Amino acid sequence: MTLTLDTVTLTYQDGDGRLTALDRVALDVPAGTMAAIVGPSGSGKSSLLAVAATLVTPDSGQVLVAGTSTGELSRAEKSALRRERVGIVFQQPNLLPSLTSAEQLHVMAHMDGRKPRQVRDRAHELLAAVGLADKADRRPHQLSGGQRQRVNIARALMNDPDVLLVDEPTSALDHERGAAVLDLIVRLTRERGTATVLVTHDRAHLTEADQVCEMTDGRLYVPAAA
Ligand SMILES: Nc1ncnc2c1ncn2[C@@H]1O[C@H](COP(=O)(O)OP(=O)(O)OP(=O)(O)O)[C@@H](O)[C@H]1O
Repeated sequence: MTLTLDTVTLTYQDGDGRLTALDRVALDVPAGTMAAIVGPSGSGKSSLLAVAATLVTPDSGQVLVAGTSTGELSRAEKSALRRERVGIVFQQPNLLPSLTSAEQLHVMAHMDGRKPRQVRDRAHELLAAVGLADKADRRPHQLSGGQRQRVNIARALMNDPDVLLVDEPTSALDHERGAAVLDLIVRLTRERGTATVLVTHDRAHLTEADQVCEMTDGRLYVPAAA
């Protein structure tokens, strides 16, 4: 199992009391598979991603990323684990306006001290994998919304993560482009062997997910294995 959440509970302060955002959540996502998390606004989906990304520490329970139990790690160790093992795709691409598609990817890896040639080759390979080989020199305003989201996905894969966390990737896209982006995420999951968690409001296009889990009031309902 490449991503495991074991009985994870997360609460936030809420006035004088506490609000339970995640209530004993359990989830196993094997390498090369995708779990889709669906549920209404406020049900805890973003909290689940934040905990899986080790950005937020749960009150109790365990998060294992690529076999590493994250509970005992220091801040610096968690941040290294995130950089090396976790790719995150946020709802809005957040691309830097002045950089080309290729440069958006380069920035990720230069911080990691890799050789420029390796970085360029990797960026080129990933842009080709997301269907943008011919758009490497374009800046965000020269790309469509769907193309920007593809750059965002390629960027999240730059460090060859074991775990890919994707938050509402289609919310700014029309039906057809949204379906194409989801197909792409599924294909990359299979090809690159990531354990992928996809959060969405929208049940459309989920036929390819290996598990479709329902989130309600902080509880996650995982279908029994087939
Ligand atoms: N930092 C925070 N402090 C206090 N309460 C929070 C915080 N973040 C989220 N919450 C609350 O926790 C609950 C779960 O929120 P979360 O954002 O995880 O849900 P969600 O399913 O992702 O919603 P959406 O689809 O609207 O993004 C909600 O009641 C929310 O108001």
